Amino acid sequence: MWGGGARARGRALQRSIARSRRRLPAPARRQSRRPPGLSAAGIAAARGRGEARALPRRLAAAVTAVKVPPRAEGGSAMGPGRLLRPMLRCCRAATAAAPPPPPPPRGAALRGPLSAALRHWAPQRPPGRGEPPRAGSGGRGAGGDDDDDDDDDDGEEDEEEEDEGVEELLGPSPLGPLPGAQRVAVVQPAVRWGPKKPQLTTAELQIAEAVALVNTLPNWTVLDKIIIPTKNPDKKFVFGKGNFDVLTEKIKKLPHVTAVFLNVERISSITKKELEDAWGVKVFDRYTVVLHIFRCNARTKEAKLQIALAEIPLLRSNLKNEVSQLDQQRGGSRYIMGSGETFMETQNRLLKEKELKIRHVLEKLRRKRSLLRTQRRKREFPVISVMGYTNCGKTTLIKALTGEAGLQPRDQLFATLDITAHAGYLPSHMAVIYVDTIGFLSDLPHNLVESFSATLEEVAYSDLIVHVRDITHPETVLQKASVLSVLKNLNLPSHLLESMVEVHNKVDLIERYEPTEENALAISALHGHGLEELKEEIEKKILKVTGKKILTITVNLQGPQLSWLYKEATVQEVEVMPEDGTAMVKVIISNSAFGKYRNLFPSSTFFIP
Ligand SMILES: Nc1nc2c(ncn2[C@@H]2O[C@H](COP(=O)(O)OP(=O)(O)OP(=O)(O)O)[C@@H](O)[C@H]2O)c(=O)[nH]1
Ligand SMILES: [Mg+2]
Repeated sequence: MWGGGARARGRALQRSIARSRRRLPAPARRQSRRPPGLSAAGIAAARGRGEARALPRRLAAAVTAVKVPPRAEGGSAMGPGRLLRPMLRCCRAATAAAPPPPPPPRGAALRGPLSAALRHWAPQRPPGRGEPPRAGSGGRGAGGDDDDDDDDDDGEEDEEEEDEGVEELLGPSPLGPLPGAQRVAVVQPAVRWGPKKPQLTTAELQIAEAVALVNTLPNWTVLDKIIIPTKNPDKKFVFGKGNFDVLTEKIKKLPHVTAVFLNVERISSITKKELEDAWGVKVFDRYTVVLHIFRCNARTKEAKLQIALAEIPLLRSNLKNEVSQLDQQRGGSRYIMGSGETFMETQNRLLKEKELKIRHVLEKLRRKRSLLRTQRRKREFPVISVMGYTNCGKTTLIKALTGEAGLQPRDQLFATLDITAHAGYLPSHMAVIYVDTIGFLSDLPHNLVESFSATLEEVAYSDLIVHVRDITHPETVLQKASVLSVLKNLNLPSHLLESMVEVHNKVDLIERYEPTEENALAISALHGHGLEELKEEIEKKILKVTGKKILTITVNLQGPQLSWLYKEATVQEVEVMPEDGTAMVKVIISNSAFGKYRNLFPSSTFFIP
């Protein structure tokens, strides 16, 4: 509150501030002392909800691509989750199987730079779905970026056309139609000695993960778990003759088993066929099981296309098998009449064409992202990628950091298969974008990871990586090594790897947990422990990597300094000193802008709060 005697002068100063702001172009004016784009009631509601502050319109624009949680609280006042038209569009993919979420209030859709900045993460509409009425279409936000919306409309038409082709590219799973139920025996090769012995895990832990993978699949159940020793699991039949016979006998004694999951990275199609003949049931390796999970969980066009690409090698193997069978029956390598091609050649050509088409569509999506990324860069919202082993708590953490009530963490491997973006605030009220990513898994074949590289590429453009670890997991050290090795292979800029924040999650399950790693932060995303420290650490790093600082500058309200700051920096707070006609202005400012400011206004004082 202002001092009594200075009330009239204070009003004059307020008018002076208003004049400074009016002189500015519209985007600069939006950076007001309260989160712009919000009504006073909105702010009150946001404060009431703690983290779930209402988003400034610019931030809202960047979050447009946020995947809306299936049951977003349409009626809640705050949070990016409920608001976004494009977001609601992608939400439909996620909610296809569930009852539709309540529509957001008219006019609630976020617009402007934040929604635009987030748009390139928007999971695309899955092919074949109709276009439901647009939520929030009646509510063009004041000062909204209408141009962006027009672009979006054009994009939608393009997408519409593309979708038809994409449906064709996806095709049926090379694993065959999803069996209604599979009763699985999980077989784990155990290397107990020699150079192939795993250092950071045991066969028991490996088989536990394999069981978790099977349990992720609907209608698949584990009937039996078998650990069989081997010296070298890379051998053709994985096991030596004696152990192979023992295993075959065991499997044959399990009449209810319909499939064997042999927990090795990959087996060749010939080996698979021979194993299936020997055991009389279907045989899956890690690659096929993970692909199967991906197929079941993928929601967006891009995720589905990436899976279709990863399936091509499987289709090739299947083809080889088919041809060798045909050769035995009626000659699969004979020429097809009039075509000049054998059956094998025709099928291979079709596969090659399919692969090229998928790569072409993925490349188009990649270019679109790149364009949107450039737009986002201009808007300067720092981006934080949240990465880690599958099921470590990435989505839970983002939910806790952003207050997005509708995000749905699940105790399931590969629950998240689409990169999505979510807006949040750091302690200085700096708006940032958190990116939720696909979890990692050890021993995944390189080309499966490669298929997702277009999506993972996004991480390379973030300002900071937060590496989440499930510190309660018995293989947590191995998981860390797997994540770091994949990150290394992604050829990320070295500063991203060096500045990475390591977070030890789920500490609520361990009494008095203390991280042994230097600089690691202990948190419980589920219970909200340690999140303030984490946000402070993120802010410190973000300021460092983006070359920005938070300063409080004293400005003369009669001069142009305040206008200048509104234009060139992010003004966070303005505290007017009516007695002397000045204001304390808290800003986030880049080093170069601050240098300019000091040259222009050398007498201005400042301090770091
Ligand atoms: N006890 C406890 N459980 C947690 C914590 N954080 C996450 N979880 C649980 O861990 C499970 C996985 O959480 P998610 O947030 O879905 O994990 P994720 O890393 O996003 O998983 P994917 O998307 O499948 O890779 C859920 O059951 C969460 O409730 C925590 O701090 N403490
Ligand atoms: Mg997740």
